[in-house]
Amino acid sequence: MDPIRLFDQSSLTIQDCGAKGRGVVTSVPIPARTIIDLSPILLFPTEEYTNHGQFTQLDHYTYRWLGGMALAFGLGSMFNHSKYPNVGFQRDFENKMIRYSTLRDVAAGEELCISYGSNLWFPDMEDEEEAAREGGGQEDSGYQGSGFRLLRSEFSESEDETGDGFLSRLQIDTDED
Ligand SMILES: C[S@@+](CC[C@H](N)C(=O)[O-])C[C@H]1O[C@@H](n2cnc3c(N)ncnc32)[C@H](O)[C@@H]1O
Repeated sequence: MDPIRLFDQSSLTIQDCGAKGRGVVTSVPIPARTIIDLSPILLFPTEEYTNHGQFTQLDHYTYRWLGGMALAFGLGSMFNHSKYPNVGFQRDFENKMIRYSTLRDVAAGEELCISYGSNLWFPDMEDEEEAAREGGGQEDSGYQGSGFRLLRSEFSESEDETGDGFLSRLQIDTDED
């Protein structure tokens, strides 16, 4: 593996984001399509994840990966979910890394969020905030507690940027599901 240069993240902070827990917030504006993090991953083979990992805290932090589930070290585990994400990610299976980059211009003070996909295992605070803004109050979200979460962070073009041939590998993996 060739050496991979990392990034200066001195403008990014980990902050308390209320009910979402900790999150990543930028203290400076970031232009669209800027790489903000490269997170190395630790792969849990499918069997190990199915028999053990899914019953632990890890289940809140893992990404689907070729051959199992991956824990992202560094900021990759700190991005909260938004259905309007300002950060996209690409899995680099060869180098066991995830690359995160901005999907649009981001203003100073904004939280950096990715999309976990549509099968969330927690009540989305964004929905609750939207409901509160509309004055409707919060209704029962129908949250059923924990469940098997292999569907989270699904491979999809909408989550991942295009441009370097990476998607072809994602499609191969999707076909295996
Ligand atoms: C990968 S962790 C993100 C970092 C986490 N906030 C922390 O403090 O460690 C995923 C967890 O963050 C929380 N979370 C992320 N996005 C959220 C959202 N939009 N609404 C509510 N909780 C969220 C959920 O508890 C979820 O299981």
